[in-house]
Amino acid sequence: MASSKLGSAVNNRDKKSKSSSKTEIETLQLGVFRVLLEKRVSSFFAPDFAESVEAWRTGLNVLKRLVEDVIKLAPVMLSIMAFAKVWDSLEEVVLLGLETRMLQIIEIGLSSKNGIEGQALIMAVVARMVIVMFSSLIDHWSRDMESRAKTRVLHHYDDFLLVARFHNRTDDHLNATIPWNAFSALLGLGTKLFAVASQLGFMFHIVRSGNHGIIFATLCLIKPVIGAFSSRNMWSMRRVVEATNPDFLRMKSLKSLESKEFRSDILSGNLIQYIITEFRNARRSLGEISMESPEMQYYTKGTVIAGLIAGFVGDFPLMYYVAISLLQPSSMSLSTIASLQQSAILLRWLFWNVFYQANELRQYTSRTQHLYDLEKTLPVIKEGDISYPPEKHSGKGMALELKDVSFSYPGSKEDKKALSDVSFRIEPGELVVIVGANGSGKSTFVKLLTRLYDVDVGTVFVDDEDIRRYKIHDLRKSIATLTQEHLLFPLSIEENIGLGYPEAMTNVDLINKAAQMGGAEEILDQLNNGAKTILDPFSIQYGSRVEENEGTELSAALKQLKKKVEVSGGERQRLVASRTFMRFNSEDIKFVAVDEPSSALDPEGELQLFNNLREARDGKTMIFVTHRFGHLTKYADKILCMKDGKVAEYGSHAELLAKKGEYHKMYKIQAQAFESLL
Ligand SMILES: Nc1ncnc2c1ncn2[C@@H]1O[C@H](COP(=O)(O)OP(=O)(O)OP(=O)(O)O)[C@@H](O)[C@H]1O
Repeated sequence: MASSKLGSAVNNRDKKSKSSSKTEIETLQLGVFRVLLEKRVSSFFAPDFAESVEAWRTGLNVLKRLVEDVIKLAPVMLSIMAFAKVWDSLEEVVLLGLETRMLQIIEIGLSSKNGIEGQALIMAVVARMVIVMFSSLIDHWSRDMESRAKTRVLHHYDDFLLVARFHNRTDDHLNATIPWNAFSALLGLGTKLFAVASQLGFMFHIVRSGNHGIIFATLCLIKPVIGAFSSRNMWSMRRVVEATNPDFLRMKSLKSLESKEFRSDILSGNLIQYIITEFRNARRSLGEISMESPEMQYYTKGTVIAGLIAGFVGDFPLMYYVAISLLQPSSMSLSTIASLQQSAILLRWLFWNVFYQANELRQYTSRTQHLYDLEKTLPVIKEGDISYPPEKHSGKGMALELKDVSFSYPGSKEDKKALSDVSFRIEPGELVVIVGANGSGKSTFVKLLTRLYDVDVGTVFVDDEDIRRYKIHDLRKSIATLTQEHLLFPLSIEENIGLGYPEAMTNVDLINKAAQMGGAEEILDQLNNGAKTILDPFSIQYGSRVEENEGTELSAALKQLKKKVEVSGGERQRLVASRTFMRFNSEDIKFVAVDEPSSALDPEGELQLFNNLREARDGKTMIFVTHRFGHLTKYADKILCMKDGKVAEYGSHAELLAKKGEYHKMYKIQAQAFESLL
């Protein structure tokens, strides 16, 4: 496969363009990714300052809410966890103090006539051992607490996201671990700052004379500060990322073919070799271009000079106490130098950790803010304020009308209209069959009438009121749909049917009746667990180093685990239809929208389904989208014939046949197929 090597050089600045007086958009090619990065141009003027104060204020408010939420969930466990972390920071200083004490005892002992003070040394060793043991106990205990607290927090935010996602639009990759990570980073930062303070306290304690302590601490700080400011970080920057490398994209597409849904096509088409060869060709063309996340690439590619400077200044503390030892030998003992050496290493590590945790905290706080913002996101479909049905509504059916309606799907080209200037009316209780070629707009009708989308132009009326004025929940309660897009949920069959009318979920008789109407009775009889069977449940099952056919006890257990209950396409449609029949039990239903529910049914099953739907209709308005003429068209009050997003013809079966237009043409094609066989 031909390859165009986009971005063979990592971190290759293409161009810079000013988008406004305050921001600059930089285009970077980082490995296989193209990144548009918004960089703030630093300014001392007030607006920028005000913005950053505002950002801090928002961040602090997010953290305040996070801490309140999290602490409410597990106050005791989190207090224990916090105590353990504080102790963990303190432990290093205490141990260092004891080690310094031991060194001092040995140093004094070696230079005195009385020798080493054995008892004091043993006491220090014992104290050290007690502290180490105490720490491992606390560590063990707090790990358990942390895991339990984390589980509670994850459950809480999983719940939050579930609610938010069903009600609002979001394309952000948010998950429940983000707030937990933000909380951990906050706790981590707090304890690391505490550790820095105690480490500095220790240093001042051992270097009591002059300003050595302050100078020494400052020297320890230089390296991590340079490291923090020279490392480049785009996590907190506004950015647009796109994978642009064609070889990388082809590799990803080919790799996606390994998933379950393509498996039978690939095996039956004998395509394995082709896919593997193409994958290897793409990989070869991609060569050494990095596939690592652009954020990581940006972060890890620091400049050589910054690395050299950081290496050099890292030795400043060492140089300092060597100089002091030479210039003022009396001001430092050997044990002080050894402790300072160790303290310098610890302090540098702690400072580095503080910067790292602060960075983590900033990223996770901003993502937690996005998560909380989901509460404020407006629903895709705007809520109305009128209840449905209105009090004066007496009939069982809904009046539906489209007036001058045009509609394009979001994201499709502006001139590609799914419906274009459509007007027609359905009276309450009518059965309307919609026919037309593929892509003529039949299903789009159903979607507009059930308010899955809103029109761009014109109005949809329900009982002579704009559909957008009704409360969505009320409206949907009054509509039953059956389409071929409906799926089985990974729940029990009983629930799959019962969810048509959740209020009667426990009514076994109604569920059985619905199964019978949907033609699913026999399916239930064949299953070992009957209606309790769960089809394709969520599962985590795997064997490690166990082959399914090796004939051992483990392989038999694995085989048993992997046995799944499966249903055919037609059986799935019968179960889904049963859910709709269950829904008919609700008194509220006034409109039934059926869109090609029988593509996988055998002719007998299809006829039975049509008859049952007509029977269950009982005065409700029904629209029925179908490609098949005959079963229903002869019962239809009206037939709507669609062509290229427009209403081509509208009338009864007899009227449209007499017109000898589009409907007549489609009807003849199907009728001739049967006539030629006779
Ligand atoms: N989700 C979508 N996003 C973008 N375009 C869509 C979407 N769904 C349908 N379309 C387009 O809208 C037009 C009408 O589609 P619609 O599904 O209403 O046709 P249909 O008559 O029901 O077709 P079929 O008989 O194949 O089911 C088509 O051109 C289709 O490609």
